[in-house]
Amino acid sequence: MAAVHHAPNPPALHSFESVDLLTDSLASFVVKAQKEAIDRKGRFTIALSGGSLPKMLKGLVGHTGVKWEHWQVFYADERVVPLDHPDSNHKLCMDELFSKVGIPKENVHAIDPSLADDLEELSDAYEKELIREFAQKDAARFPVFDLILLGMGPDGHTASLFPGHALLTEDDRWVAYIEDSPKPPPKRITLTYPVINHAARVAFVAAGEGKADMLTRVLDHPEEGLPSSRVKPVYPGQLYWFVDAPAAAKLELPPTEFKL
Ligand SMILES: O=C1O[C@H](COP(=O)(O)O)[C@@H](O)[C@H](O)[C@H]1O
Repeated sequence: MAAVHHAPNPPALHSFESVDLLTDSLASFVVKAQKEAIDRKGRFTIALSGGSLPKMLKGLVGHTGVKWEHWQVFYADERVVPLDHPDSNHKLCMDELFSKVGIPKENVHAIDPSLADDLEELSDAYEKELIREFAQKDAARFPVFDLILLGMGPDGHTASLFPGHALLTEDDRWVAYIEDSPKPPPKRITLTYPVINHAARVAFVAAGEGKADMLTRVLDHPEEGLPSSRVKPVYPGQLYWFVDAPAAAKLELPPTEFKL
């Protein structure tokens, strides 16, 4: 019998009047995803971005529903700089979140450039770390994260997937590297689309009027093919957007009420 292919679910757009409402709702959403995952399989796998995202996770600090010991944290992308460099996405997440909560150190899977001689070795090592977490690569063609949290850059990039870059068509590797990022620093490691699009949930977070023009291009005009528009989780995966009112100001797409 021929396999039935479902079209991806349409994105759920949640728009909030203030950044505080956004961060509180985002925290409740993450905790709900965490609870469902732990109830089902005893662990919660999440990938985080850098940039403006880590600050938006402040609602998780002190949240009584978070079971940090069950989290396995990976990075959606990393800038290839020392882990204590101000550009490091891991450092941002440590400063904004992990240094303030009781997560076991070994549950945060950093991409550490000091452990590899070159970018190929670094991305291979991170792919192997994912394989250890998500079982054999051949058994599961792609890992299924419980949740991936993404940001959207001013050029529509997400993770380290930039407009017009050859990595936009990578359909085999789980983890890839680039040496020519248009946004500094130039060397980066990133999860690929097949990994992002196999997650159970992917949520973008975008706040501020500086995101408004790009947000309408990404959500109202997906035919442009900008990197953030290419995030379309495979059915039954679900895509969410958490935005504030200034970011949503120019959108035509109607918002969906946020309900847990
Ligand atoms: O360089 C990066 O940029 C994106 C977007 O950052 P934002 O500050 O505009 O939210 C980020 O999601 C990614 O992790 C980072 O490496």
